[in-house]
Amino acid sequence: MTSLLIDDIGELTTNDESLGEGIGGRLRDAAVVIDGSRIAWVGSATDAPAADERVDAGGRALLPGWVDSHTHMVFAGDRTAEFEARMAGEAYAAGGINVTVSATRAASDEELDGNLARLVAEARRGGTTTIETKTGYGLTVEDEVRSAVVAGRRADAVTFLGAHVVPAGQDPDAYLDLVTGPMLDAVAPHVSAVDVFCETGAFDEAASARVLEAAARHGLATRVHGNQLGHGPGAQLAVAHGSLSVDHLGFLSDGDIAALAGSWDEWRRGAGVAGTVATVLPACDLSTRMPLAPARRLLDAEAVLAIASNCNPGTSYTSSMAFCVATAVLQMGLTIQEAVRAATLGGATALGMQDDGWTDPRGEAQPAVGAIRPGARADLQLLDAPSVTHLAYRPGMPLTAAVWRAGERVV
Ligand SMILES: N=CN[C@@H](CCC(=O)O)C(=O)O
Ligand SMILES: [Zn+2]
Repeated sequence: MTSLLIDDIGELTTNDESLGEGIGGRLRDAAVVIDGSRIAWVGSATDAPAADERVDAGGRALLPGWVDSHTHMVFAGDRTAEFEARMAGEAYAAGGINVTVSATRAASDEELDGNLARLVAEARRGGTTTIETKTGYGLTVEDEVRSAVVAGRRADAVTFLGAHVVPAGQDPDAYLDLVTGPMLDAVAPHVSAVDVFCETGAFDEAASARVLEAAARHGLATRVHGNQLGHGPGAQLAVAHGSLSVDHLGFLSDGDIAALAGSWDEWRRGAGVAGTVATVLPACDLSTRMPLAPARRLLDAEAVLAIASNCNPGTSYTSSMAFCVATAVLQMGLTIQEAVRAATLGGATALGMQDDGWTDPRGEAQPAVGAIRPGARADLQLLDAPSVTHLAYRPGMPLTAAVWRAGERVV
């Protein structure tokens, strides 16, 4: 195994308060040693051990690679016309999903894989090293299985979203029986979690609960798309079912926020499992002209926050986590350190990958992602800037200078 020393790091964000200061566990004038696919050493540049190879960071900022915990990258087709209509004043509605469903069903596996490869490459160039992606544009047993298989070749985590919408022309009860029965049976071996779009125009509370219960019977983790288009039961349903995350959250009551924050009470006392991560999707809020999720209120209530891109052709056709972070700072009231943490360690927590030893779908123990500390997967991004502050101070600028994933230089 080859070791690599990255030194002369002007600002290192570790996300580990035992290694550095403040929310990001920041160190100045730091160095990192990678051994194979993992971080081997973190500390002051003056104390750094020797390694086989060396990269001089030139005083720039190094931080964990982005952990994008919510995308829908397995699809075909394009929804430019729908976007144009929205920018001319039309409201977003869940029904647009069926346009992508038709295009996805008509595409070959090779086309789906080629599109996914292009999107993953874009995300890597923007500093993303961990990607979750969902099925949900197939909505037949065959098309959901092939979506999951295509996703599993390139994504770090695959989620089954058969409960995205009821496909055009199908009976809602019969479709729910299919999703929670034969479709889930067929897709389960290829995914680590199940998601449901709990929203007017998609699945109501009772139907969503059935999806989450079916997932639990298969031993799969759950997520919920909730509170996107209006107030609704999604956030509290996710908490009640012990979901890993509930995502969107543009419309939250005080009770919803208290439930999300309260889901972490036992975990904070050192007992019980992790709670439900509140995942906000700033690019989607902007692209649908919906209210920005109340990320500030969530953090003030001590909820655990993630920021994700929600890259998909309908509501958020970007994988730029830097754009999401800048928006969270400039428009949602987060500090830069809070936003960077939510887009790295927060995403890792939403995927259950924040601690060493999480098990992948093959049952193999894996190193943590979302932090730069000894033992973690060596997922790093070097910015062409002296500080992460530049992500919001210079919004829209391509600041990603280099990216390592599992110790391998990928950008
Ligand atoms: N809200 C549900 N699903 C996607 C949108 C998918 C689409 O419109 O194609 C989302 O997360 O925004
Ligand atoms: Zn989504």
